[in-house]
Amino acid sequence: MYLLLDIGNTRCKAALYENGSLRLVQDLATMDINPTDIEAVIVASVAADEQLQVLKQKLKLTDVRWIQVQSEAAAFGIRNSYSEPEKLGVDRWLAMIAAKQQLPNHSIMVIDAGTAVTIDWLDPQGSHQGGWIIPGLAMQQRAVVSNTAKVLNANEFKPVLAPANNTATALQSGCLAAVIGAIQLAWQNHPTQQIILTGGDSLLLASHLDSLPIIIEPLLVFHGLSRYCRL
Ligand SMILES: Nc1ncnc2c1ncn2[C@@H]1O[C@H](COP(=O)(O)OP(=O)(O)O)[C@@H](O)[C@H]1O
Ligand SMILES: CC(C)(COP(=O)(O)O)[C@@H](O)C(=O)NCCC(=O)O
Ligand SMILES: [K+]
Repeated sequence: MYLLLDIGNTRCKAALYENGSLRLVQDLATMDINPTDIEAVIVASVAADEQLQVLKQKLKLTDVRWIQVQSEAAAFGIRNSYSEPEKLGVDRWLAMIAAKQQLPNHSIMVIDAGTAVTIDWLDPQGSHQGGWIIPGLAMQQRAVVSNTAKVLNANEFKPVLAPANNTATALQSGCLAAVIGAIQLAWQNHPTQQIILTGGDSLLLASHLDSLPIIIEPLLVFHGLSRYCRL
């Protein structure tokens, strides 16, 4: 079996890939797997490089083969639009590979709502048309709180999309509106046949975007990573 790791800027997610099927690992720290059963660890990381070394030691998987996937100019039917292809976040690259496999011959907006929210456009031939990087929901709120004296947040996240009459709700609501508004504008200006949404905030965002043709796929990046097994 293969251990797949998706290391984002907020969290490290893990899944096991065996005989063509994916299983999410709930807690990597308490994962009960014999290292000799792991053929290789396939990693997608957009975090700092040092984090990978720390993780290798922590998981006691230093004797296992580690393969770090990088964004490429073209692979698995996707053509990267970046003039420096490796500069495209590998999570974005893998999400597009998986989206194309799930919806061949479709134009797709691929949205990853994590630390940052990324929107990438794919044409039906698998050519990346480019994308956007937007500060994510949690990051936006932290940015306002840390750059102002009197805007404080609340522990509970209870945004409203109506005008708010207290600081924390005004902040949460404004940031939610900013992300939803960006996705709606993306759709209005460059519509596609489908939208595939993944990332930690995908359920919350989808609940405010029911007029759009959204498929939620929590394992999208892992499906992309699984294509790199056995290579
Ligand atoms: N249990 C959780 N821990 C951290 N963030 C969470 C959790 N559940 C939802 N979130 C939301 O998901 C976002 C992180 O999503 P994720 O896809 O894991 O990000 P990344 O891949 O950038 O690490 C956070 O901005 C937060 O708003
Ligand atoms: C845009 C991102 C920060 C998103 O990362 P995440 O929110 O998943 O932690 C990541 O894909 C990244 O670091 N990209 C490199 C720059 C680029 O894609 O152009
Ligand atoms: K991510």
